[in-house]
Amino acid sequence: MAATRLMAGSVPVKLPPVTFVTGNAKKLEEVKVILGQSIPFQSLKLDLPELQGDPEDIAKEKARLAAKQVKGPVLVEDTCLCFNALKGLPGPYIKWFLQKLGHEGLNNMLMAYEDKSAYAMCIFSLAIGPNSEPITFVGKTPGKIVPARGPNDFGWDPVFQPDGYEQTYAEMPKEEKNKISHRSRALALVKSHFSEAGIGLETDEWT
Ligand SMILES: O=c1nc[nH]c2c1ncn2[C@H]1C[C@H](O)[C@@H](COP(=O)(O)OP(=O)(O)OP(=O)(O)O)O1
Ligand SMILES: [Mg+2]
Repeated sequence: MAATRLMAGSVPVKLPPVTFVTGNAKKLEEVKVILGQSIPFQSLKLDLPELQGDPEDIAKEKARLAAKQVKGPVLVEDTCLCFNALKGLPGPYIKWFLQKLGHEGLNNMLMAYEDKSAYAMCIFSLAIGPNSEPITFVGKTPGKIVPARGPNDFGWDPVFQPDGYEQTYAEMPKEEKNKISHRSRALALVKSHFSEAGIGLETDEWT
């Protein structure tokens, strides 16, 4: 199996590849493109249960559950869409709001408010094994909620227009979304973590 070489202090440490666990094929597509060859990883399609609560705790708990199943280093992510007028809601519950209300319903939720601003947030959580404390990497992109425009390929992309752009995420070429997205911003932090010589990685977790 291919292994990543990271440095813990001055001792090189061999890591098994990280498993990115998600039930969402579109997320996986983006993560593959954004990470490229920077971090060797494999993926596992699994719909993990999600606790309620603070987005960071949800991501960490997802990582703990994934690490238990995989029995090795895992990366998971939880995505939030936060409406400022609603003090950050739907946040981590956006999946269910989108499923029940659709794009129009998401717009209607903000009808009573002048403030249509929102932010997309991705929280990646890395657990190096079932018994280690997961760490998190947060990426945010500010924007606003607009009536749906563009192809309906991925979640709420058609109703999110990032600040400084005339296009919604859905209307943008993929490369453009990946340059500025909540996901690529969080992954930039994941990449630096890996390149910073394996800081925080405890090797006896999986050996
Ligand atoms: O860049 C994105 N652009 C548009 N929509 C997005 C994006 N990223 C996630 N989404 C959707 C998927 C799901 O409806 C909700 C997040 O919920 P979330 O639990 O994180 O995703 P999920 O359950 O589909 O996959 P997972 O198995 O990784 O938990 O927002
Ligand atoms: Mg989920």
